[in-house]
Amino acid sequence: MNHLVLQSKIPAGQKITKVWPEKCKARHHIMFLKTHKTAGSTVLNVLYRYGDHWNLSFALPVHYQFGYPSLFRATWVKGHDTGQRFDLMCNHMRFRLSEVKKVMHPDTFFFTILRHPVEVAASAFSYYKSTASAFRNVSSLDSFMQNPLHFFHPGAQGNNYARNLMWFDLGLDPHKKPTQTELQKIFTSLDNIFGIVLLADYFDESMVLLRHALCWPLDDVVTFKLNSRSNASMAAISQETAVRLRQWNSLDWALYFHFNTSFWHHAARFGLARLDAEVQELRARKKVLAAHCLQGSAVEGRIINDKRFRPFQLGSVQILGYNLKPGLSREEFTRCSRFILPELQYKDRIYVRQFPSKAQARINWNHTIGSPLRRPPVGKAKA
Ligand SMILES: Nc1ncnc2c1ncn2[C@@H]1O[C@H](COP(=O)(O)OS(=O)(=O)O)[C@@H](OP(=O)(O)O)[C@H]1O
Repeated sequence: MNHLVLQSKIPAGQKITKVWPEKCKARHHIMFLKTHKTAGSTVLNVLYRYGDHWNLSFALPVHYQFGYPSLFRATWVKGHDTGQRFDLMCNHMRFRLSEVKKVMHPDTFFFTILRHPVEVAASAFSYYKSTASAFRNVSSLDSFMQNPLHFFHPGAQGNNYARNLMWFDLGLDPHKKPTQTELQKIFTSLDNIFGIVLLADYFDESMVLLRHALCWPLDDVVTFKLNSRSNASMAAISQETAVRLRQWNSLDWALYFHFNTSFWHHAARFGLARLDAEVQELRARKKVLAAHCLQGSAVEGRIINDKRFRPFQLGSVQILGYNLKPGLSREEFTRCSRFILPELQYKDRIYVRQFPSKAQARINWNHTIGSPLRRPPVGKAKA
């Protein structure tokens, strides 16, 4: 990623006092703000697996998002009317803290994830090509960035995906350019809400810091990359387009710059050598797990034999998923499948567990996995 011209280490000479707690208690009350195109589906998988394992309750939307792109409302949470507080919340929404607090426990830990704005813009362009009106009539991101205002009309359908997407998802106003003072106030407020802001560009480092913030075992944050585009769906980004994208997404850039700095301060408090060592350990575990569970690397949906593991596809972009190794035992199949189950199918599975009777009528059983995850009968065609 040659356009990532950004400080990613602690400035030379700056001293960081190490204040890392050695003893902790695992957190079970968590809100993850899933921003778009920032590796959120992979983080979601971590939370779904954890909640699934410990039988925690999820604040779930009836469908797959909480009324996005409207600002979140507590009434969109399935079961909110019972007055229940939920353990976990992690589906797409446009963030509104006051409403989130109505359904979550008072001691909820908040976190989110950001990504280099140029990467987000490239990913969003291919994924939302037919959803965002700004992208619909333009052939490439380069062409769009030659004259974005020709295509982009604020507030037009899907255009939240076309400019300052992360800023928008955080519930901030994309139509008003804040002053420096206002910007500082916004950052202070976000710093106070989110216990940690992860970076997709440093995903493994993020998982290590997250697991310490949550006091979870390392194995619980081992993941396979989900929701990635095929190479054929990726176009190289020229330096010129990258510079323009940074200006076009200046609010996202300010956001990323602030949280990139705080991420590395957090990392320094943890200890950079310690972080590196744990990242190596995490990668080693991922390798072992991949060798055990997966048949090769990520592949296009149509090549995935078991339809239940095919990820949702939008437009012409190819979103990849995985095949499990043939011959896994029943227990291994169940365990391995949880790592590769795409977001929508996993949400259905959790929904079925939480609302058994209501779910029966709603779920398309041909494409989802109910409870428990079953291995297809040996010897029968899987497709
Ligand atoms: N582990 C890890 N490390 C780095 N990057 C990762 C990881 N997992 C997912 N991704 C990339 O994140 C992009 C998908 O983001 P989301 O899952 O948030 O998308 S969505 O909004 O839910 O549709 C998508 O980016 P693009 O491939 O550029 O489109 C994924 O490749």
